[in-house]
Amino acid sequence: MENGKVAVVKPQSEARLAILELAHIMSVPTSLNAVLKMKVPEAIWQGGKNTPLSASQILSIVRPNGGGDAENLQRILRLLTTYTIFVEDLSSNGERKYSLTDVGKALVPDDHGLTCASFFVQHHQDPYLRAWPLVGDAVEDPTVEPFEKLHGEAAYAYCTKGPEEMSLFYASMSGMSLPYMREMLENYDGFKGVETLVDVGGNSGVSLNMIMNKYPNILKGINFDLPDMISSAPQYPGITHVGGDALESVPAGDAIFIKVSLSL
Ligand SMILES: C[S@@+](CC[C@H](N)C(=O)[O-])C[C@H]1O[C@@H](n2cnc3c(N)ncnc32)[C@H](O)[C@@H]1O
Repeated sequence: MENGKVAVVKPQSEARLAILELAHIMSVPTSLNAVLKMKVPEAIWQGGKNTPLSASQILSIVRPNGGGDAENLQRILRLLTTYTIFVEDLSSNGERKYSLTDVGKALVPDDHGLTCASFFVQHHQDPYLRAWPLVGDAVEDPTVEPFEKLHGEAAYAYCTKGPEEMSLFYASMSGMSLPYMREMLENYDGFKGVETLVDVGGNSGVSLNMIMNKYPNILKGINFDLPDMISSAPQYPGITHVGGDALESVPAGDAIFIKVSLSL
């Protein structure tokens, strides 16, 4: 004990195990990305039920024309079971079947078509993954973000590169944000009396639209985001999309709303 602090020393074997896990940790998000791209959670959730399925049953759903290696898929599912995405049932004949945990269910589109899967897939597109090995460069030179250093453009610019990237980013934001927005609107009533509301970094405008649907006193919504980001934004009643850079200035309103998710 030194200066009132207790030093907790892990047994060395535990420490080595922790390092082993860290050395292979990349296998977890990359495996999850693979099953999301194959739409495995949807296959298990078919018909609105969490039906335990074997790897070969899953393959027959996600690849109706055949093909694919069930044994390797099972390896991936077992790995993700240890990270609470799937639950494994082992039957007496040795067959392993997989269903979804609550985390796994959050990766299936809900009744509104919203899913957290898009957020995960969007963050694991190749250009982002390839920027991570440069994370240490940000210590050497903090003036250029690793993504920009590698690709010559900012990460947000990549999101708006083409229609596919754009719609994946919109889906990523709404899939993650709208469930939080619903809860926020159930518990927060600070929009009463507001007539003009500005959402800074509002993305597609979907959150602002949700607020305005609940508060008809908001007559004018301004969805403010980077010009390319709003270029394909859908039209919502009462909402004007305004392009600009929040680091320079933001439009005026009775209230300003800003919501972001934290990341590195
Ligand atoms: C993490 S997203 C959050 C989107 C939305 N507020 C939500 O919670 O779903 C951040 C948003 O801020 C926008 N943004 C980033 N830098 C900005 C800037 N300098 N000026 C305006 N918008 C910006 C991005 O284009 C993106 O739509």
